[in-house]
Amino acid sequence: MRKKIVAGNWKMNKTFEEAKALLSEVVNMISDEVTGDVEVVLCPPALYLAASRQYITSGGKVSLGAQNCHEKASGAYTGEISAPMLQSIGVDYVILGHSERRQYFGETNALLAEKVNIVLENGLTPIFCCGESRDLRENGDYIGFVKDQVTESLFHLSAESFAKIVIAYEPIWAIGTGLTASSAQAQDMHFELRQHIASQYGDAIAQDITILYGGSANEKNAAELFAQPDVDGGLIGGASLKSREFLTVVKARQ
Ligand SMILES: O=C(CO)COP(=O)(O)O
Repeated sequence: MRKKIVAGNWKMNKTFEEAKALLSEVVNMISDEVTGDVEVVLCPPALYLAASRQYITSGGKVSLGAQNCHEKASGAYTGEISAPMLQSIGVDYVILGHSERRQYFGETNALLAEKVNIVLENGLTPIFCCGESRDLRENGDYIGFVKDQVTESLFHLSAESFAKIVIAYEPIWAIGTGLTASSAQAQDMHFELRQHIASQYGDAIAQDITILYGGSANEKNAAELFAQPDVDGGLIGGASLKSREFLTVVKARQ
């Protein structure tokens, strides 16, 4: 059985006071109103992760995620945060390879392979992001491009390690633009990704991998996206910054 996950990527938003208010609202609403088997992953800015842990009871429906980490375990990397550090404060998931990190911080598939390794070595779960630009979607082999992202960053893993990964398909043209992929476009890519994974790791693992959709998913379109057979949940940006809207998205998946 695939895990259903709705993750909120807060990106670089919220002051500490605002973050604490949003955390406590979301955690309370989820414990009061969500009855299904969806796991919610909250990914606040790194600076707030340690304090955020106190709002989240272990073993509950809500887990904690970081938005990035460094590829090395420790050392002279001023300003950076490592996977062992995240592990030591009780983080569960780490988003890796978000298109904003690829675009603005030059993260490559090869670098992301290293980040995936260190995250797994420290017992954390990578949420590995992939997705194509608008130009590729309109003029190129966008399916091949996304498959290559997965191949180059993940296919060096053993089957046992690969089975721990969560994948998030986030078409860049849909992120923060209000332009959501249609449910058919999301389903098509998720299906292709599952086939691609099956070709490397076999059907059983491909069927078990959780694949999230991200890109302007919100309270209006979530139910239709999540109704697709290969869409296991969402990685939510803007709509995760308001508690009621985020809860509606979570409930669409429960
Ligand atoms: O990038 C995203 C989540 O990681 C999606 O962002 P939006 O939901 O704001 O489009």
